[in-house]
Amino acid sequence: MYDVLDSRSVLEVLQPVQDPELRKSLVDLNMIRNVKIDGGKVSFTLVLTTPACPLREFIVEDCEKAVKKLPGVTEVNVEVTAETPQQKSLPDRTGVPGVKNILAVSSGKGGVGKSTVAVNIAVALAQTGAKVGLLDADIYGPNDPTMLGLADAQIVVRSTDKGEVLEPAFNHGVKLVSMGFLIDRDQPVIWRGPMLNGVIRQFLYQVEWGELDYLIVDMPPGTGDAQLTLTQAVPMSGAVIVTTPQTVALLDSRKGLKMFQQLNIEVLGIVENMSYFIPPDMPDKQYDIFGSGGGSKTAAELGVPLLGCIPLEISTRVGGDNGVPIVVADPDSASAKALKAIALAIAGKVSVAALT
Ligand SMILES: Nc1ncnc2c1ncn2[C@@H]1O[C@H](COP(=O)(O)OP(=O)(O)OP(=O)(O)O)[C@@H](O)[C@H]1O
Repeated sequence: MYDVLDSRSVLEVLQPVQDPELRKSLVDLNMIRNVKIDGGKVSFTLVLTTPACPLREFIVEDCEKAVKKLPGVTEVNVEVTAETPQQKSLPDRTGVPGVKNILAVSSGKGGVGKSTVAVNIAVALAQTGAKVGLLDADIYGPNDPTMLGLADAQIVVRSTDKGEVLEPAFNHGVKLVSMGFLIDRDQPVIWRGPMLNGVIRQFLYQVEWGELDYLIVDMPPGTGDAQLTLTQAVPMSGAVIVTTPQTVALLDSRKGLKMFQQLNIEVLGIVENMSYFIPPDMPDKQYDIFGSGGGSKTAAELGVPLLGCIPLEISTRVGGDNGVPIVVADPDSASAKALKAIALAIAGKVSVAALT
C-alpha cells in the first residue's frame, strides 16, 4: 500500500489516530506538524491542546504504534509541544488581551478549601509548562498571597503611555494579583457592586498579565451580590466548584452551580475537598470525617463531572500557611497527586470546550 516512506504516507497512517477527548483525527486537528524522514527514521511534532494534557503519553504511544506499522520505519521520534486554544468569545464581554482562558474557582460556602484548591491548581498547571495567572478576588479573605509565599509582596504600579498599569507578583511559576494587596486586613471593607466592578476591571484590564494559558479567579465564597457582580464582570470560560462532603456544603454548592448556569458559564465540574482523613501515623487507615460520597452524588444529580477528591492532610494546611503549596512541598502526597490530576482534568475540559 505504501511504496515510499514520505511525509504523506506518515500523515495517512496517522489519520485514524484520534485525540481521545476531542474524538477527532490528530491530523485534521493540525496537531501533527513538521514530519521529517531520514532513512528509516521518522520524526514529527505533536502539538497538544494544553501543556497539561492528561493523556499525553497515551497519544504519543498511539502515534508511535501507527507510524511503526509503515514498512521501512526503524525509529519514530515524537517531539511534544502545546498550543492552548483561545476560549470562545462571550456575548457582551471583553476578553483580556493575551489571556486564553479565564476560569473561576468558587464555593457555595466559606472554609471548604477553595483558595487551597485555586492556588494548588494554578501551581500544578504552571508545573506542566503552562503560563498561569491567579486573580484573588476573594474580598472576604484574600489568602492567596500567603498561600503562594507572597504575603509581603507589594503590587507595583507603573506609568506607561497607556496609563497606569499594575505588575503582578510572582512565585512558584504563577503571577498573582490579590485583593489582599489593596485592603488593610484589619479594616472591614464593604464592597458595593460598582466599586467591586471597578477593581475587578482594573485587575483584568490594567494588569500586565502578558501571555497566559490560564487565568484562575479565586472567587469570594457564596452566591450573593458580590459573587454575581464578579461573575458578570469577568469573561470566564468555565467554573470549578469546590465543596466538602457534608450536606450543608453540598446544598450551597448547588446554588453556586445554578448561578453559573444562569449566566451561561460552563461548570467544568465539582471538586470534593476534605473527602477523608489519613492519619499520618496510620497511612493504611482512612476516616470519612464529613461522610462519604457526597461530591459524586451531587455531581451525578446535577449532571456535572466530579473532577476529583482531595483528602484532609495536615501537610496541605501547613503548605498553605508556609506559602509552599502542597504540590511543591510534597508532590507525592495523596493530596498533591489528587490536585495535580484535577488540574490536568480541568485543562483537558477547557481545551475541549474551546475546540468543540
Ligand atoms: N485538604 C486539606 N487538608 C488540610 N487542610 C486543608 C485542606 N483544604 C484546606 N485546608 C485548610 O483549611 C483552611 C481553609 O482553607 P481555604 O482558605 O483554602 O478555604 P476557603 O474555602 O478558600 O475559605 P474562605 O474563602 O472562606 O476564606 C486553611 O487553613 C487550609 O490550609
